[in-house]
Amino acid sequence: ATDLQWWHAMTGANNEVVNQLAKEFNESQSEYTITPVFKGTYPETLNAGIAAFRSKQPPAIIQVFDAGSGVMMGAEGAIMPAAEVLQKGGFTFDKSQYLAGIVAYYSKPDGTMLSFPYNSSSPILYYNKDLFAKAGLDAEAPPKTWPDVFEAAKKIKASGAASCGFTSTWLTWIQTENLAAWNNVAYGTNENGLGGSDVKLEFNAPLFVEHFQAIADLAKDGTFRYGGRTSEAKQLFMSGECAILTESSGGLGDIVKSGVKYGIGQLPYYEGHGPQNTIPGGASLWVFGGKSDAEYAGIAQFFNFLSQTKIQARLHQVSGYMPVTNAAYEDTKASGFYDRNPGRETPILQMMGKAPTENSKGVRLVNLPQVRDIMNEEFESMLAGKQDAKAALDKAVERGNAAIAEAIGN
Ligand SMILES: O=P(O)(O)OC[C@H](O)CO
Repeated sequence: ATDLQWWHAMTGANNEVVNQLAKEFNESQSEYTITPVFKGTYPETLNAGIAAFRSKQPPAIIQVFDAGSGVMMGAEGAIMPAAEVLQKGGFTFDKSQYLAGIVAYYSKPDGTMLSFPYNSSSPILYYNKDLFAKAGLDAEAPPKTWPDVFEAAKKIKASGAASCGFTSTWLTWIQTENLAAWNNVAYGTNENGLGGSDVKLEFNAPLFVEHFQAIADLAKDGTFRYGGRTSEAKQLFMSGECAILTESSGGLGDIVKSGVKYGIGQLPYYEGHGPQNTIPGGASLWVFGGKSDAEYAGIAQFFNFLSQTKIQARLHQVSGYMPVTNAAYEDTKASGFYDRNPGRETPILQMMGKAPTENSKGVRLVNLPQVRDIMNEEFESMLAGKQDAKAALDKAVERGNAAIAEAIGN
């Protein structure tokens, strides 16, 4: 059989899903073998893919996070568009079958689908019902706005219910990129990069400063606890140390397994600004160029396997990632899943509830992973008490703008 390596960044429950899907595909036919290979965090996986491409040893399929989409799109010639891969395998890619917001995010302006949507997510709020009850908060009413979250976090800490009220994974993706979209404020010029690569960052506007100063203030006595740059903070919620977590809907599988009595709320917003719509996160599957026809035929078959309604519906229901096809969404609805599992439709409703504005279509930069690193450095220095939110955001914007100008050759 032709061996097809699938490099990915999935851990825990999501890693089990990857292995299970590869196993089922391999058992369903005998011409191709999909071999999943874990390559570390999302940024590490992308770097491994770039290095492998440079040394002419790229895998067949690589999972690239949202932030890496602009990097991959810029690598003309290095990749084979997903729509073309499917065609090579004798399948037609029918855009209308996929959730609109997701297809748009992974397509070129002319509509060519570049990568195959595998795990799309939306950030949501998880809260620990037992700790809410202990703190005298209503365990059936998750906080709705950011000021509500900060108040609840203070009560949790002050009551001794938990040592930490609130934590968040991805300060970049959730607290900046999605904060902008969900509250309908600009992250940068040029539709946050969807209208063109020449972007001036604008995430040092007053709403961002207010938001990050509130977080920095709560961090002083540990009411907010920082976990790390990617998904690390999920652990602080699963261990019961922190009572509120904002995290990807795709974090659900591990949270279910942790046994914490959790509830789900929508992503908090600021009164007078949001809620608008969230932007898809997670990752998609990219195919490298220069492979043989047999390899492309196998990848096409695997993508076709993944598109089946029953697979998509299961992936969504087990992992918390969004169903990427309309049929999987409709089937899940019709099965009564959302009535039995409150909160599980939240990520989809957040993304699809309103038509996007120029502030909320997404964020696309040719070097978004690098800009996120810069932001993380400034946030970490802020959380360590070395600078206030205004200084952190001003510096991140200035350094980020310089990095973008260099990357696009200005
Ligand atoms: O945890 P995920 O897979 O939903 O990804 C979150 C972010 O979109 C990564 O940039």
